[in-house]
Amino acid sequence: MDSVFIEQLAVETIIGVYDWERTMSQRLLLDLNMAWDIRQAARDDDLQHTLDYAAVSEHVMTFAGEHSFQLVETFAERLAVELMQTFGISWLRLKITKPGAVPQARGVGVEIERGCR
Ligand SMILES: Nc1nc2c(c(=O)[nH]1)N=C([C@H](O)[C@@H](O)CO)CN2
Repeated sequence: MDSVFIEQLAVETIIGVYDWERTMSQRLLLDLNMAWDIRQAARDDDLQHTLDYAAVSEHVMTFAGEHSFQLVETFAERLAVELMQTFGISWLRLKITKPGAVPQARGVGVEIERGCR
């Protein structure tokens, strides 16, 4: 299976369950792996036939700025649905890291897989 990926995309969003987290934005890091057959794009050397990682990145940053969830689980689930519907992605793996949430850890968060390969 071919895929298009985005690593460590930094987004700013209001996220968290505690009162202080509802008043400020925090940084999340996203790793995305999205199934996409790249053969036609490679054959034609044409962006039209592939999944534009720049367009997906823009969409994710806009999504983060427009939503304010409590849980990273909700962020992940809602974003996965949004990306699959908007870009016609059949399968994706999405990891959301919230750096600094647990000071003793480099990162904490969730990783989900949705759809069929
Ligand atoms: N599984 C989760 N655990 C926790 C979350 C979360 O979103 N998912 N969130 C918090 C707090 O918001 C925390 O990040 C503040 O430091 C705690 N646990």
